Amino acid sequence: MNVRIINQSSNPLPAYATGGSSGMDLRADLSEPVTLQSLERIAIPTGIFIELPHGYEAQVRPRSGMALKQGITCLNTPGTIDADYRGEIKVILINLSSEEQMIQHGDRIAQMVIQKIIAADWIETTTINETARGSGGFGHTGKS
Ligand SMILES: O=c1ccn([C@H]2C[C@H](O)[C@@H](COP(=O)(O)OP(=O)(O)OP(=O)(O)O)O2)c(=O)[nH]1
Ligand SMILES: [Mg+2]
Repeated sequence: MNVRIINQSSNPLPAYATGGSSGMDLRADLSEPVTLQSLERIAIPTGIFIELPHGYEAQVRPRSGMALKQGITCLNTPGTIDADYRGEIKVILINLSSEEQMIQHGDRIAQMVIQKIIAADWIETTTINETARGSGGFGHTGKS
């Protein structure tokens, strides 16, 4: 699927690292490095603007390497990029480690997955069908 993109950063376009990759890594577009204190959160610009076709979304997800090595993750994971959003894609990071962490220009800070969206049309009613689970949830299964 072709997707129009503007890249205002000096970074390369997001790209699939391998033929089977689900996501394309997003890189930080920074004029100077950013230091994240423990538990600090920040929106990091990417310099990327996209024009998704109607019926699609982009999800901004954390990278497992960053999570494991630096304790940094996306706070609002998965971040939702709406098909009609025309602003800059930003990545909301939080430092969950106990030490400060540095983000530099060009660092791969998240990955973006494009997905199809199914829009629901509500049929408002007063009853919905019964199931074996019913209203059980939140650890309900396996209890006697
Ligand atoms: O990680 C993210 C999440 C969102 N966005 C942009 C694209 C998205 O289309 C828009 C709105 O995101 P969302 O719906 O999650 O935020 P909201 O708090 O509901 O804001 P709004 O009222 O603008 O929808 O912000 C990002 O750039 N990065
Ligand atoms: Mg919203």
